[in-house]
Amino acid sequence: MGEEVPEFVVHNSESKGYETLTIIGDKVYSVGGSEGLPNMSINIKVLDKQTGKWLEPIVFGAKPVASKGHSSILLDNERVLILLRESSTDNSLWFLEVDTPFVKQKRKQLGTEVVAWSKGLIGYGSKPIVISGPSGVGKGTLIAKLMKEFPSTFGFSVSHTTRAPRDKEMNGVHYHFTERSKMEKDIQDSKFLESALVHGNLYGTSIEAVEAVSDAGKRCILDIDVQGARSVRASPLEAIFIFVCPPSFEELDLRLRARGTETEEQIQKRLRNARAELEQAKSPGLFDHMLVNDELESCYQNLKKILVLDENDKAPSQLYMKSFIVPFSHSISKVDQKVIIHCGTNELRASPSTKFILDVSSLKGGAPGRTRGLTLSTINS
Ligand SMILES: Nc1nc2c(ncn2[C@@H]2O[C@H](COP(=O)(O)OP(=O)(O)O)[C@@H](O)[C@H]2O)c(=O)[nH]1
Ligand SMILES: Nc1ncnc2c1ncn2[C@@H]1O[C@H](COP(=O)(O)OP(=O)(O)O)[C@@H](O)[C@H]1O
Repeated sequence: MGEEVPEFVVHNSESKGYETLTIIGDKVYSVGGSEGLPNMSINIKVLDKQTGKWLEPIVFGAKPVASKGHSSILLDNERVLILLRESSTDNSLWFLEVDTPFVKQKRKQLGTEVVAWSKGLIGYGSKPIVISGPSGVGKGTLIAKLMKEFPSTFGFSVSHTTRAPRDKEMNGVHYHFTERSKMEKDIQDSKFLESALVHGNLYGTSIEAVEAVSDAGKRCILDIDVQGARSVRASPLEAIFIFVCPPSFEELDLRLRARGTETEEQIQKRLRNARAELEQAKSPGLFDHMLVNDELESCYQNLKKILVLDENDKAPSQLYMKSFIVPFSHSISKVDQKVIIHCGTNELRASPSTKFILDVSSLKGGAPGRTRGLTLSTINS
């Protein structure tokens, strides 16, 4: 048999706010917002029952925009499902992670109370793609082709770097060009999914960069080095890892020179590093696919085969259409791995009531990034 999980909704009349409280072990998680204030974010507080003290946790992940209230239900001691009332379809289902592996890792790193938001996605979506390979092998060229052919499917994770911009590179499009001290501080503050020193400069993928792509309903492409790929492998972001190899070192040398974006010294450094990168890429279990970029068009076709892309991927994403709006009046309960959303419990009493069943048995991903794998069905009674 399933279990009913305790849940409380508390209205705070003074501030026109609302708050739900969820008890997990020795802690009480308060999720609160205020009505009518646009773009108000939702606040989290944690009560330590043993000390009786309220703590303000460090909150990771893109936060939901407060709507007309919410309800919440504890799923599995790791996360709380938050349903935002009458919010837009892509803003209605959220997970507040309180003890997932990501939260545990951050809590240990920072030595303080940590929670993380992750937006819920109906269906599986598609895994992010990590593309690595030596400088000049053609990663950027392949990614540009993919984004041009499938503009509504793919989104690029814009990394931060301390290297200087090249002639045609635009800040915020190709990279976020940044000061070293600022980037080091942000890494310290755990704003990065991964970061690495590459060819003498600092590069990194911010959690925000990855979330911006998934929030646009697109499949994220990360162009990162082998160290970065290793860190992402160890993170909760489930991705497909592809390493692009040159047909030969001579050809790599030619391409780097032909690109004409580096000084001789930088070219030499990149070629030296290429040998080490090719060696590291052989680490068992790191890359799922090795692609040789000899003739560009045939390499591109092979990349598309790996990603199982066809004509349907050219159509706009259907992800959001499958989501739904949580009505203002509803109540929720949980039986086994199914969350039942009973709608029309107040003013719609006269009309037939609808129940939505949200199956949470096969969740994937999570902070940093979306939680995929929710399935939704409807019962009219
Ligand atoms: N770890 C990590 N590597 C990155 C990131 N962004 C770019 N890189 C890698 O840094 C290296 C240098 O990139 P870049 O300066 O653009 O030169 P290019 O590879 O010659 O085009 C490449 O191997 C990129 O894949 C990042 O966010 N994290
Ligand atoms: N298959 C290929 N054959 C010949 N030149 C290529 C091929 N792929 C890419 N290039 C060229 O090689 C240079 C380096 O490619 P780029 O995409 O910038 O590499 P990366 O992003 O891996 O550093 C560019 O001038 C690009 O036009």
